[in-house]
Amino acid sequence: MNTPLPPRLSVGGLEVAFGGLTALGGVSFDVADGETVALIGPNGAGKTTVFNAVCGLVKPRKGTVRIAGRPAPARTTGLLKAGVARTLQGLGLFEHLTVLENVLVPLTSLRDPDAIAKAHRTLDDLGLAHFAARPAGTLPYPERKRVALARALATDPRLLLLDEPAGGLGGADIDALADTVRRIAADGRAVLLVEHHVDFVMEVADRIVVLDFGEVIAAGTPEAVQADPAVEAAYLGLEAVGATGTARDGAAEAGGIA
Ligand SMILES: Nc1ncnc2c1ncn2[C@@H]1O[C@H](COP(=O)(O)OP(=O)(O)OP(=O)(O)O)[C@@H](O)[C@H]1O
Repeated sequence: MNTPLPPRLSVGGLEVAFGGLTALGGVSFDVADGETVALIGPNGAGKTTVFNAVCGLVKPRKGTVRIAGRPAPARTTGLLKAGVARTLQGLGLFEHLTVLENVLVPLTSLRDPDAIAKAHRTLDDLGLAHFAARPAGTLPYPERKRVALARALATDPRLLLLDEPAGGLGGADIDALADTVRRIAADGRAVLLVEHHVDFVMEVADRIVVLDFGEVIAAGTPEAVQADPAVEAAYLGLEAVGATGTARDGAAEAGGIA
C-alpha cells in the first residue's frame, strides 16, 4: 500500500506572541495540492501573522510549518527552491524596472537558465505580454497587481501564497482574478490566500479557515462557514451568538460574511 503524500502546506499548533500579545494561539490547518484555502477573519485576527510565519518572517513561539512534509525554509530563496512563492499586500514591485525585469527577479535569484523564456511565458499566460518593456510603475493598479502575481508564478511554485489578491480591484478585474486563481489550482498548485473580499473568497476557495483573536473558530467549505453562527458573531464583534455587543473596528471593512 502506498503511503499518502504529506500535504503541500501543513501548519501545526502555531503560536506567535508579540511581547505580551498572543497573535496566534495554536493555529493548525493544511493545504493540499490543487486546493485553494482562504484565511479570513476580522481585522487583527492573525491572518498576516500566519502568512509571515509560513514565510519565516516571524518566529513562532511554538508549532510547525511544513512544506510537503519538510520544515519550511526561513529565507526567500530557500522558500522559492522549496516551491513556495508569495505576493505582497503592497505589491513590492520595482517601479522603475520594466515588467519583464520585475518578473525576472526571482528567476535570477534561482539562477534559472531558462529565466527569460519562463518570464515571457508567464507574462503571456497572464495577458501581460504587451506590457513587458514598460516600467512597472507606469501601469494602472490592476495590471501592476497582475505583474506581482506573474512574478510569483514565474518560478512555477507548488504553493502560492496570495496576500489580499482582490484588494483594490473592481468587478471585472475581480472576476478575471477568480478565473486565474481557479486555473492556478487546476494546474495542481496549492493556493493559500488572505482576503477581506468575501464574495471573491466564496468564488474561489475550496475551504475557508476563519481566524478570530488568533484562534481557528471555523473551517470548512464556503457554504458551511457562511452558515456558521460563530463566524457571523466574530464579524459582528459579539462574544457569542445571541449576545449583545458593539461592532468591532474593522467589521465594516471586512464586509461581514454574507
Ligand atoms: N510586528 C508586530 N508587533 C506587535 N504586534 C503585532 C505585530 N504584527 C501583528 N501584531 C498584532 O498581532 C495581531 C494579529 O495581527 P495580524 O496583522 O496578523 O492580523 P490580520 O488578521 O492580518 O489583520 P488585518 O486584517 O487588519 O490585516 C494584531 O493584534 C496585531 O496588532
